[in-house]
Amino acid sequence: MTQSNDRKKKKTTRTQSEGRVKRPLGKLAMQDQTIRALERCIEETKPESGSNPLAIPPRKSSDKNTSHSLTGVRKFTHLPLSPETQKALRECKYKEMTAIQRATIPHAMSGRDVLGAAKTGSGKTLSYVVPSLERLYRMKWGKDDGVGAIFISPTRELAMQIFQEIVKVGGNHTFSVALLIGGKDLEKERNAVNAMNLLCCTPGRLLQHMDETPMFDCTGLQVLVLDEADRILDLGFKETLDAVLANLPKTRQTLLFSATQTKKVSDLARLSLKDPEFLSVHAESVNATPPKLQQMYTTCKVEKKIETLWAFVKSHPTQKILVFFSSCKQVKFIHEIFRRMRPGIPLACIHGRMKQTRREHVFYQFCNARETVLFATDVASRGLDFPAVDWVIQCDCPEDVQTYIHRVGRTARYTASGKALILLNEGKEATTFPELLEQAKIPIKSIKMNPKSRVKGISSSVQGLLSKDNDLKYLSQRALVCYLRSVFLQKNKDVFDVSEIDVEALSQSFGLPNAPKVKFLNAASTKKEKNKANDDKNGNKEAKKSRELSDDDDNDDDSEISSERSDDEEEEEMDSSGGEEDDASSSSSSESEEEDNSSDSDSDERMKTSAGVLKRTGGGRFKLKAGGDSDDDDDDANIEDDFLQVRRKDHALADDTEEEEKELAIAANAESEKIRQKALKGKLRIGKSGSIASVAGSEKRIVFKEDGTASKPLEALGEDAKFFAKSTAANDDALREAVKMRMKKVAEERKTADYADRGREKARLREMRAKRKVKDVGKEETRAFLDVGGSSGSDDDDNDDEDGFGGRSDDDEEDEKPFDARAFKSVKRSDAAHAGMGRRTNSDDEEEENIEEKAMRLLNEKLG
Ligand SMILES: Nc1ncnc2c1ncn2[C@@H]1O[C@H](COP(=O)(O)OP(=O)(O)OP(=O)(O)O)[C@@H](O)[C@H]1O
Repeated sequence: MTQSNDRKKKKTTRTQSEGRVKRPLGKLAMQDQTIRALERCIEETKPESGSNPLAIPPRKSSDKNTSHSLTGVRKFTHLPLSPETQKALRECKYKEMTAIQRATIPHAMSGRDVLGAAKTGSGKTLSYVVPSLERLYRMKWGKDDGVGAIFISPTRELAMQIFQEIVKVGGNHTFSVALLIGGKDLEKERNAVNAMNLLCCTPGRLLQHMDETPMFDCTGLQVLVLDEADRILDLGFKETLDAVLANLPKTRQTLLFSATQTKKVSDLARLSLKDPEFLSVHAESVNATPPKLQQMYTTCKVEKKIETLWAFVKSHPTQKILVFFSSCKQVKFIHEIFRRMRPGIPLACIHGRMKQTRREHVFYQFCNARETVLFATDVASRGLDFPAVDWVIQCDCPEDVQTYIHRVGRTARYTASGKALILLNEGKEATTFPELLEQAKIPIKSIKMNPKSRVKGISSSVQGLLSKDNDLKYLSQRALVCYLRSVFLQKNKDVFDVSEIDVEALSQSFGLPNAPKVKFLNAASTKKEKNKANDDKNGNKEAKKSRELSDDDDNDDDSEISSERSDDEEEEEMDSSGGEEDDASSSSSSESEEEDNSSDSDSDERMKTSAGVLKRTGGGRFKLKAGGDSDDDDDDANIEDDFLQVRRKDHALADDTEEEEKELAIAANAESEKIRQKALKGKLRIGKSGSIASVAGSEKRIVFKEDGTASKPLEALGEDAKFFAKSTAANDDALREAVKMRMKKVAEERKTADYADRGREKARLREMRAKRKVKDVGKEETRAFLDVGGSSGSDDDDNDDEDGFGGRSDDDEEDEKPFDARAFKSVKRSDAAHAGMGRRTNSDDEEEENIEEKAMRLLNEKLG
């Protein structure tokens, strides 16, 4: 009280001494004054249009305290920014600006359109967040003014990250900000979206609101930001983005950022840019990738990749590793088998077919993790700022150099260092891709895997896992076909050649006793052989040359489809029942890897090619069809999901409940802790007593039974043990021969079992198809009945019903309608059980398989 009286006194004195009574400025008047000062400063110090602010020498230190400036300053505090933004930047400990920030913020704050390009992890996010917030601040944007800025990103996770950055840097302002991404509650968003000032969104979800949310209005938009602009502007998002742009005012500021920026005039025309400033701060740089990024490649046979990855993961138990694959199915499969083989480090996976809640959970978990392996598709390749990633491993060669740059950019961010390793297939990939990287100024060196660090082949363990679990086996088949398809569809035929792949050997490495018949491979090789035969016959080199050219054209058409989409059609191509037509096995989906909103438009988008559209035909198959529209294909995702969930009672697959996740995380953490302890204490072995003893004790190995009691190493083999034990004593050659015979026998048995499984699967699918037909007929009759009553049926309905899943098309919807989903699943479960597809219950079989596995392991160990 006393203090405030004193203050009042002082104020009065001051105003009296000035000779007139002046009331203290109100909050709004103060804001007006600040805004006027900022505008004056911006106007006076803005850079010349077309100039690069980085080229302007730093201001003299004597100038710094007198006024703010847009150019020649290196610190945020010297920029003409609102007190709210300044405070937040201080709180976030952002002091010095990065090169891209110094280059683009001055132009962006002058109200110009900007195309910013800089290496990954160089701070592009702040380069657009700060100017956008400041523009709205200076315009005194308020609640009733509606949407003032829109930030579009190609993936949900990136939108989440931008949202968080806006909340951090704009937290002291009074703006409202919303995150609009697929998988969230649409109704909630609808109620709130009209009152929002800033929107962080994926293109599909934004368009969905534009189309469906009453009164949603963006006509007052001031700033449009496209992060990863080249990706958003490419074919996959074309129609969605064009539709979004049609709803936005042309008089706006547009900011485009990416590490691999587009310069295409056509793109710029689509965005109606006005004299854009193109600022590529690292264009002159010696390298296109971050300076502290160490890049390596190694070559190996394609069938050795899984075991190479396994060896890598096993030998890096204390690292944070991000592993990229080209398709969701591969991610699921590798995650699942590695998880079951317990490498001693927590494992996680992320891909576009996961439910949003789980995706978010995995994303945040990996952000906070210390040592973990995250298996991912390219959904995690762009923009994501996972802290402290030690390694980025690319198990599949990316489709182009740009994708490579974004993937490796998940490590060595800002000032951190990191390592990246790419596994290239022996053949064209290994010879051509490193050349492409070099041409793109990417410093990469070849390394050989340390032979000592190589663990023994794991394919027998994988086979063992698959033989016990049909779900896993089908997942393996799908993963394999997805991989083959992704190679087949790649545009650059100098790098990717599916005919180089030894499918039989690859299948073995995927744990499959038999290689699945892949139709597109058969067609491709028949065509190749035919051409070769003709060429040999005619000896006409010219004809050969021209055909090669036209082949390339064909390929171009196909390969416009991103490799991620290989998941979508993989089962169309796979004939698990020995080459016969089987539409129920075609559980494909056009889910967009990067953005799969409940709106189907994006999914459809991803199926499009420059020359045509992958069109679902009456039989449920996709065909390349010029100029058509693609139907809703997502329904099939449900087939797959249900298919995988059928036997969840017995065991868990990747998309499981959170409790299971927690259990697994605890188990994996415990395991990794054990390994760490082991690494710390030196080499330890399990002693006779079951306790851990040092190597010096030279104890023999013991084997634990299922119930945890210890047994002698060969005891588990039963009768065979005697033979093996004797052989051991007698001579190693006999033992080796015995192992070979045994392995052959096991392989034969697995093959036979596999054929039987296929037969059962075929029967199940046939039954499903029959049921679907009955349902279709029922629906037709109903529709006919309704038609009579005046309701109009459409051809589209037919297509929807083709799957028999009532048009439900998205995991997200499943989230929203849990009861429908559950009811549906129980039907599937009983179907499968009826068709004899349940987990093999023959305990003898299982016992035998366990013994086989143990035998293999023990004998392999013995023989080294
Ligand atoms: N001026 C700065 N001072 C300190 N840290 C910064 C600054 N600018 C950005 N960062 C930090 O650098 C990291 C990378 O920033 P950001 O994600 O914006 O990079 P990017 O260029 O957008 O990368 P990408 O091309 O992968 O999208 C973030 O963790 C961010 O907090």
